[in-house]
Amino acid sequence: MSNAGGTMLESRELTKTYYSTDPPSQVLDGIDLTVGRGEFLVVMGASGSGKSTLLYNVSGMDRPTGGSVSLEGRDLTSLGDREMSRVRLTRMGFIFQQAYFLANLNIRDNILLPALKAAPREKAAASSRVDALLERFGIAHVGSHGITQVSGGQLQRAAICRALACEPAVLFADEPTGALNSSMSAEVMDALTDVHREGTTIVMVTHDPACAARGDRVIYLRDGLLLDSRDLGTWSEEQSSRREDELYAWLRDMGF
Ligand SMILES: Nc1ncnc2c1ncn2[C@@H]1O[C@H](COP(=O)(O)OP(=O)(O)OP(=O)(O)O)[C@@H](O)[C@H]1O
Repeated sequence: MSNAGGTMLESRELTKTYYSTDPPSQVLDGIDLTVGRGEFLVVMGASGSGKSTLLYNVSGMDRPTGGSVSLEGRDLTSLGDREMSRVRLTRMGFIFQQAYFLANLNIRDNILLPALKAAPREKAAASSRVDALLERFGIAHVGSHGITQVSGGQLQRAAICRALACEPAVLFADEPTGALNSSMSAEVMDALTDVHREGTTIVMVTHDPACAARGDRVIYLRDGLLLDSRDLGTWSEEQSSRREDELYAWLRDMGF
């Protein structure tokens, strides 16, 4: 694990049981996870193994049933809802399969909105950060477009910009390429690889081994348990196909 910069995110004995089902279903069964500062961690596993639940529970989107989660050494499980919302807004970025933008705002204003909410008095700084992000991810020319006037890949790159606009410590991505074709998916993974190279910690759930191969490390969940973990080292374009082959072989051993 690339943990030279220390620990960014940690869970201990993390459990999650949904009581809305009869009988209640235990979906996470004691997950111990350490994500290093600057690490790109990928979460894989069969459908229903608990990947999204893990992401939601380590990011404060949902409350664990038991165990602890800490971010940058701060215990998140003891925070109240308002404090937790503030941590999510200022220290975490989120990308999902769908971008969930507001239809009445253009792309740029959608990206700007959370940054203004986080620091209302720093509008000029937020605006120039957003413009730099639009440039960096190649979508400055569609900043004034409506959300239905851009491609799926552009929309996901806009979602990455929005997630980065508050300069988060960690970026959580749940199937960020799940709704994209393979060329748009590669476009989005190039953007995430770039974000990782700049030093942002990423935790990404994916079904797609080609996307997973971009990570530094892949963990594999089965029935709410962390079955195994595989270090991949730093991704490079030249080694991508060998890396994918090795990852496929490991995933087959896991029963994927
Ligand atoms: N709010 C909920 N209430 C009850 N059960 C839930 C809830 N959310 C998820 N589950 C159940 O928990 C289990 C794990 O779901 P989760 O979405 O974490 O799995 P996953 O590995 O991300 O699956 P997929 O790859 O299909 O997205 C599933 O059996 C699911 O039906």
